[in-house]
Amino acid sequence: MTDRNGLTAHLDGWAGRDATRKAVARAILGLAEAGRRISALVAEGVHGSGHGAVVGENSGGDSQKQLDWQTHEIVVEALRFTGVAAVGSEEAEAPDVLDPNGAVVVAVDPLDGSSNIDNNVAIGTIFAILPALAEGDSFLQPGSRQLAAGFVVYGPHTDLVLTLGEGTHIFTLDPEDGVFRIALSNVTIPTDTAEFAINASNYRHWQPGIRAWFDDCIAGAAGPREKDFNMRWVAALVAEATRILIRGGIFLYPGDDRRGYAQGRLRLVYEANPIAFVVEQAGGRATNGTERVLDLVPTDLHQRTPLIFGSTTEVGQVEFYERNPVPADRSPLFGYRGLFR
Ligand SMILES: O=P(O)(O)OC[C@H]1O[C@](O)(COP(=O)(O)O)[C@@H](O)[C@@H]1O
Ligand SMILES: [Mg+2]
Ligand SMILES: [Mg+2]
Repeated sequence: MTDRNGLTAHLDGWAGRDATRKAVARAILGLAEAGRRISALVAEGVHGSGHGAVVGENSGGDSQKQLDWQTHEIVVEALRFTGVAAVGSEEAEAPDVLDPNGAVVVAVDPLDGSSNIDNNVAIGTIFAILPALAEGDSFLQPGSRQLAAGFVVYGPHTDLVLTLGEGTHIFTLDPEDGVFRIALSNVTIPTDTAEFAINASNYRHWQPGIRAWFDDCIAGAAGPREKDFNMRWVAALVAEATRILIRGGIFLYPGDDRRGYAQGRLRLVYEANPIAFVVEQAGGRATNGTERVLDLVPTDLHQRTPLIFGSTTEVGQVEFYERNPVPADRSPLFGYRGLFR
C-alpha cells in the first residue's frame, strides 16, 4: 500500500490524470530513486574509497571527482526508463538523449558541493524539470518555465526539497524502508534576516556594491545597518539553501574579477534556476543582482550566473547597494540614516 505521507502519494494526488504532470511525477520518482542510491553510496564513507579522487575535468574546467561521475551515472540510469526525453548534466558536455518522445527534460547537478566530499560535510543533487520542446533547445528555456524543481541534500539525514509550483515541501528519507515522507509542508522563508552566506575570502575581487553591503553588515550594531549579523559558509549550495528555507538568511555568489568568475561560479540551468524556483515558492527572492533569476534566458546549458537569494528584505538591500555602491555613511548624498529607512 502506498504510504499516504510518502512522496509517491503526494505526486499521485498532484498529477491526477494530467499527462504532463504524470510525466513530471515519473521523473521525480526516478530522481528520488537516484537520491536513495546516492545517499547509500555517500553513507559508505569516502576515506580510502576513492570517491573524492580527481578523475578528470568537466566542461566548465572544474575538476571532476569520482563521486561527481558516479552520481551522474546513477541519475541518468535512474531516469532511463521513466519517459524523460533527455538529461542535461553538469558532468557531461551535451545532454544524454533517453526517450525522443518524452514530455519533459531534466537538468541536473548530480553532486553539488564537491569540495565537501572528503570532509564528510553536506553534499547534494539539484534538479530542474522543463517541458520537452518540439523545436528548439529544451534546456535553454527561462527558469520560469520549470514544471518542477528541487534538490536532495545528503547531510546528517537525507532530505528531498521539492516544488511543483504550488509551494515548497521537504521530504525526509526513511533509511529503513527507503520512503521519502513529508517532513515540512509549505516552507516559508522569513522576510527579514541577520544571517548571510558568502565566501568572504573573495572580498578583494568583488565589485564595490557587494563590498559596501558586506562592510555595512560586518560593522554590526555600530554601523549603518544597526544590527549584528551572523555568517555561514558550508560551500554547498544545497546546504545553504536548506538552512535559508528553514530559518531565513541570504546567500550570495556574485560575479568577481577573478579570471572566469565574471558571472560568478554557479550554473544557471541546473543550479540557480531550480534553487530560485524553490526559494520563490517559499516566499523568498532570487536575483542575479539586477534581474530575477527565473526571467533570464539561457544561451548555453553550462552558463554561469551571479546568484543572490533568500529573505526578501535582505535581497532588496543587496540590490540597493549594487545600484548605490558608495556606502551610506561615506556619501554626502545618503545621510547615515538616509535611504535605509
Ligand atoms: O569553493 P567556493 O568558491 O566557495 O564555491 C562553493 C560553491 O561551489 C559549489 O560547490 C559548486 O557546485 P559543484 O560542487 O556542483 O561544482 C556550490 O555548491 C558552492 O556554493
Ligand atoms: Mg553545484
Ligand atoms: Mg556538481
